[in-house]
Amino acid sequence: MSFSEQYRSKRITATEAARMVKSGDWIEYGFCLAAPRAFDAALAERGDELSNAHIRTGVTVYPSLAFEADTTGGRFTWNSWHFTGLDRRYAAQGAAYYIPMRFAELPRYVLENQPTDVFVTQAAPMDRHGFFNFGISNSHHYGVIARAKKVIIEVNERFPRVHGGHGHGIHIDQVDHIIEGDNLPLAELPPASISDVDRAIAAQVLAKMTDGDCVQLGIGGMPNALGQMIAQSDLKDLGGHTEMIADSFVDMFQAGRMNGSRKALDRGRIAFTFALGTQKLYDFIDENPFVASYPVDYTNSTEVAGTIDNLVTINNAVEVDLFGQVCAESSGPRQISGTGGQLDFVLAGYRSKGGRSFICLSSTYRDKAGNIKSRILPTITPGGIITDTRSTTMYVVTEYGMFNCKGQTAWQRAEGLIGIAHPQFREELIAQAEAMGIWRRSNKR
Ligand SMILES: CC(=O)SCCNC(=O)CCNC(=O)[C@H](O)C(C)(C)COP(=O)(O)OP(=O)(O)OC[C@H]1O[C@@H](n2cnc3c(N)ncnc32)[C@H](O)[C@@H]1OP(=O)(O)O
Ligand SMILES: CCCC(=O)O
Repeated sequence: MSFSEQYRSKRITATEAARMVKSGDWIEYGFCLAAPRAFDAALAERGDELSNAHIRTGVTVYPSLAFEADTTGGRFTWNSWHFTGLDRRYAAQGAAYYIPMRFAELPRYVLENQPTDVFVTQAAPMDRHGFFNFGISNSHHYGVIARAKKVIIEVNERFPRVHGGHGHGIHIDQVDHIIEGDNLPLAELPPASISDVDRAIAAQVLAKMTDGDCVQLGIGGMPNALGQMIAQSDLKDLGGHTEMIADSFVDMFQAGRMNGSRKALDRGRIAFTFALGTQKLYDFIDENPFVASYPVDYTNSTEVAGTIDNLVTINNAVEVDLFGQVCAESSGPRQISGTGGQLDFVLAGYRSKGGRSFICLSSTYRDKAGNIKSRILPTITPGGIITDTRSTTMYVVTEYGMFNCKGQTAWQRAEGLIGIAHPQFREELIAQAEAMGIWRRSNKR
């Protein structure tokens, strides 16, 4: 059978696809931008026919009509590998749960630990070789496809076709059913504006960077702002090896800062596993040989990323404590985001020859009541999740300075980290450090 004959024989409607779901099933949605739209809407129409089914996804960017139809969990539980604002809202409403994940390991989880009944992902239309491309959201898809009982592709003509690497698409032979979706626009996440705090932090990180460094930027406003500042610097020959590609990578390329010419691995290309930004980014990665989409167990593997010389990893955090523990994903036990690839890149940045890992955070945070709180704390807020253990943390940077935790004693860490806290909180932090027995008489106040 030709590819087009196979296509026709596998094509069904979203309603027909949704009817294949049974109560109790585990349904995995494509990661981030690849989550299905028409299928999700059709699943919502199943109403009370379904009970105790489970939707699994990550970095949710589209509201789920299926879950929102009944947030009590009677029809579906919502399970996310990485929380966004939407996941936080779902969790606050009821049956939505975080799935602890170190991102580099995710393909193995779905191969070994989490069965999948139905996998549905958006992808670009089939090409003349019979491939559907989801390189914009490569992640762990190859693993889910290998184990899912049913694989359904929802075609979206707006999807870019992204070069790999590998794992960036699926051949029609492996597809059970095809839905032609509604070709809805991809979600956009515009970069946050650059604040004075971002500028002060970027200035310190930039002072530690040299020509030819290979850059990873984490999720969140601050890493993207730093990327924009790197684009405005005079650095040259930078490389990109990251998990998430965001608009600032386009800025770094277009400003002539990034060409990947000094990378030994994927020379002349930015390696990444998923994209999230604006249409500017989606147009940039479309058919562009400068980018290479890979599964996350390649991009985030410390054995892979750690072999890249001069790897500079820049990630954000919610809190850092005086021991050097980093919480980047929760506020007490309330899940904000996830471990994602942060620990992967903190480890890889240190392993890399000439590498550096930076945890960048504003020294303070304004809570919902408008109170200013220190992000540098005696201990992580009770119930808070440790994303990076103290022995893995390297540089911590605030607008007040930078401290390298590696090799430092408990009292040196207390002194160094209090030294980069907001001045308003330093006396209180010293008193707490004394009470915890990690403040030495000779420490500078
Ligand atoms: C992607 C790669 O290449 S790999 C590695 C990257 N991955 C990671 O670093 C994983 C963990 N990090 C993250 O998820 C992000 O960087 C974050 C969460 C630390 C920051 O992300 P941002 O989108 O910039 O966060 P933002 O400032 O908008 O805050 C998000 C939420 O956290 C809350 N929050 C932020 N800081 C605090 C704090 N100190 N205490 C309590 N809540 C806080 C905010 O109020 C907001 O909640 P709401 O939207 O429900 O009101
Ligand atoms: C899992 C995707 C985002 C991250 O690594 O934080």
